[in-house]
Amino acid sequence: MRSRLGSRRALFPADFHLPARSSSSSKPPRPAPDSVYDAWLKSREMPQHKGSFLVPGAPRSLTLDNARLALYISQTCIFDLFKTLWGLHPLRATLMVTLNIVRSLFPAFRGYSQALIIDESLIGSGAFTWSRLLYLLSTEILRRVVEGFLDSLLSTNENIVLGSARFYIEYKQMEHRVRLDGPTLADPLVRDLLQESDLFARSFSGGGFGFISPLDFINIFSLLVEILSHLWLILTLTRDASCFGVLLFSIASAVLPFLLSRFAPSSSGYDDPISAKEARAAEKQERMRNLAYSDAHRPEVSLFGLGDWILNSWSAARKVVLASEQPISRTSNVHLADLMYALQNLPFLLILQTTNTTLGAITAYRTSIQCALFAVGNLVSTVKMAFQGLFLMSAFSASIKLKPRMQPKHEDLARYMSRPGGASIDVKGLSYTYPGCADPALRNVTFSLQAGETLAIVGYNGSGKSTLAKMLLRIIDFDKGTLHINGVDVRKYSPAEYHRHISAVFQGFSKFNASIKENVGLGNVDKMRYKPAIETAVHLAEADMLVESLPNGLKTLLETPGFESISYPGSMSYDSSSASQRYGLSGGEWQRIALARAFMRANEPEVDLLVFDEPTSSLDAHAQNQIFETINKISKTPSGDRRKTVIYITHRLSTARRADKVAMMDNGTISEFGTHDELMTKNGAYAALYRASI
Ligand SMILES: Nc1ncnc2c1ncn2[C@@H]1O[C@H](COP(=O)(O)OP(=O)(O)OP(=O)(O)O)[C@@H](O)[C@H]1O
Repeated sequence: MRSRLGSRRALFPADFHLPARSSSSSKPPRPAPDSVYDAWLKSREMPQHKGSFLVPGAPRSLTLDNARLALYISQTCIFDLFKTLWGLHPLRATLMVTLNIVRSLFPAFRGYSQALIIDESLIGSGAFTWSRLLYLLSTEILRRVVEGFLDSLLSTNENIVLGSARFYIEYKQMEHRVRLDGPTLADPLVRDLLQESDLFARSFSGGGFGFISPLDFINIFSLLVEILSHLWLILTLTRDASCFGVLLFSIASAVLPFLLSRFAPSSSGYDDPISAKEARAAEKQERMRNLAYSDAHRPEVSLFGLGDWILNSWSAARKVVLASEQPISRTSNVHLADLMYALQNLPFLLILQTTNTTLGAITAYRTSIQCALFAVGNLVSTVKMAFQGLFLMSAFSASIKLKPRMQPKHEDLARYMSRPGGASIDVKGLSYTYPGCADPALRNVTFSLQAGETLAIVGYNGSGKSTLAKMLLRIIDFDKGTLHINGVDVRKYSPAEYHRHISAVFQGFSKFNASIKENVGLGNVDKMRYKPAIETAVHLAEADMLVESLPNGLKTLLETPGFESISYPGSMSYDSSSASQRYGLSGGEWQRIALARAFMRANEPEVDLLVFDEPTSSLDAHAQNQIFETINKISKTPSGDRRKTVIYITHRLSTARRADKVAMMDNGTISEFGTHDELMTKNGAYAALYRASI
C-alpha cells in the first residue's frame, strides 16, 4: 500500500498531495482537500462503502461534503481556467459577458417599455387612434428586429469565443495524452481521472453529456440578473395594480407565445450536409484521436516520437471540422411567436375599454411572470449541471498536471551520448511484475552487451522475452535492479530523447488505419513525405513486390482489424470512391510493412540500438534470410565496422546462431548466456531446444 501511494505521488508536481486513505470507519467529517486532485478523488468516494469509488462520469450527490469540495474546486481552478480562456479572445470574451448580461435585462425592459407605451400613449393620454396604434406596433416590431439582429451578432461572437475555448481545452487534453507513458496510463486512478477529464473536454461540444462548460457559468449570473429584473418589475406594477385576477389572466395569456415558440421550426445549420473535405477532416480527426488515446498504439507512438505529428494532424483536421460546425446565423430573429406577442395587444385593448385595469399592467405581468418562471427553471438546471461540471473540471485541471512516470526529474536528467559502435548495455538484477499480477514476469535478469554486439533472446513462451525487450526500449519500467545504457542509468534519460536512438519492431506491432506510405513513414516522421526514403525502407523490408501489386502503390489504404471508424453525415459518398477503398494484408505482408517502418529509422546515424521482437515469425525461409542479411548490413558500416547494437527475439533457433551472444530465458530469468557454441557445449536447456528445432 505504501509503495503504491508513493508511486502515485510521483505522478504529480510537488504541490500535489495524494490523500492518505484510512480504513477506519468512524472518521468524522472529511478533512479539507489539499489539491484539486485530492478534491476530485474525495468527491468520488462512496460514503457508504469506504475504499470504493464512483464510476467515472457518475453524478456526485448533493451533500455538504461535496458542496465544500465544489467550493474548493471553484476557488482553486475556475479563476485560472477563466483567465486562460479569456486570454484567447480578451475583447470578444469581454463583449460576450457584457452583452449576455445586458441581454438578460432585455425581457424586463421590454415589458416595462410596453407598459409605458400602452398606458401613457394610448390610455393615459386618452388620444387613441388607429394610426397611432399602427405606429406603435411598427415601432415595437422594429425594436424586435433590431434586438434580433443584435442577438445574431452576439451568437456569432459567442460561437467564435466558445470555438476557441473548445479547441484549447481539447488541444490541452490531447497534448497531455500523447505524452503520457505506459506505466502512468496503467494506473487505474489515472485512467478514471482521464475519463472524467475527457467528459469535461467534450462538454464544450455543446451538450450530449449533460454537463456544462465553465463559460456557461456566465449563464448563471445572467439568469440571476434576469430574474431580479423581472421581480423588480412585478413589484413595481403590483403597487398600482392590485387586481389579482389580472395577474392570473396575465399568466394564462403568456402561454400562447411560449407554445408558438416551442413549435417554431429550428433554424440551426447543423443538419446541412458536409463537404467531402469536411468528411475527410472529420475522419482524420477521429483517426488522430484514436492514435492518441489507444493503448495498443502507445509503444510506437512513444518510440517514434509521434506526439507532435499527431497533434499537428489533429489540429489541422479539427479546425476544418469546427469551422463546418458553426451554425448558420439567422438573418432575422423575428419569429411568428414574436409577432403574435405584439399583436396580442389588440384583444387586450378591447377588454380594457370595459374595465379600469391598465393594458400596460396586464402585458407587463404576462411577460415578466412567464420569463421569470422560465428563468428560474433554467437557473435550477444550470446550477445542478454546474455542480457536476465542477468535478469534471477538477479532473481536467488535475490531469493536465500529470507527469509521465518515466520522465526523470529535471535535476537527474542526463543527455544521451552516442558511442562509436552502438549502444552498450549493462543489466543487473532486473525484476518486474505487471500491475495487478501476483508473479513477476522478470526476475533477477543480469547480462551485458558490448557496443555493436548482436544478441539473440530465445526461450519458451511466456518466459519474459518481450517484457525484457520492452524494458530495454523504455516502454515499461522495472521494479528492481539497474539498467545502464552507454554507462548511464537509463532512468536518467528522458524517454523521448532515448527513443530517438532506437528503432524496433514489436511483437504486436501497430497496424495503422492509413496508407502504406503512412504506415512506413511513421517510423521517421521527418522523412514521411520524402518518397525515396520510404521506397528504400520498403525495399529493405523486401516489400517492393507487395507494394507494386497493390492498386494505388504506396498510396493504397490498408484495412486494419479493430479500428472503429466513426461515420459522419455526408461521409458515405466520400468513402465509396475507389481511391479510398481499403485493402487487407496477410500476416507476413503486415510484418514486412512493420519492418519497413523500423528500417525507416534504423538507417539514421543517431540510431544505436535495434530491437526486433520476432521480426520474421510470419515470413517464409527465404524472406527470413534476406531480412537478417539486411539487419546485418544496417548494423555495420560499408567497411564492415560495427555501428549499431542489435537484439532480436526469435523462436527460430537457426537464426539465433547468427548472433554474437544468445540469452536463453526460462521462467522470467536468463538461465543461460553465451555464444551459440558455448551454450551447445554446455548441453543445457538451449542445446535441447536447439536440437528439438532442427
Ligand atoms: N500486459 C501484461 N499484463 C500482465 N501480464 C503480462 C502482460 N504481458 C505479459 N504478461 C505476462 O508476463 C509473462 C512474460 O510475458 P512475455 O510476453 O514477456 O513472454 P514471451 O517470452 O515474450 O512470450 P512469447 O514467446 O509467447 O512471445 C507472461 O507470463 C505473460 O502472461
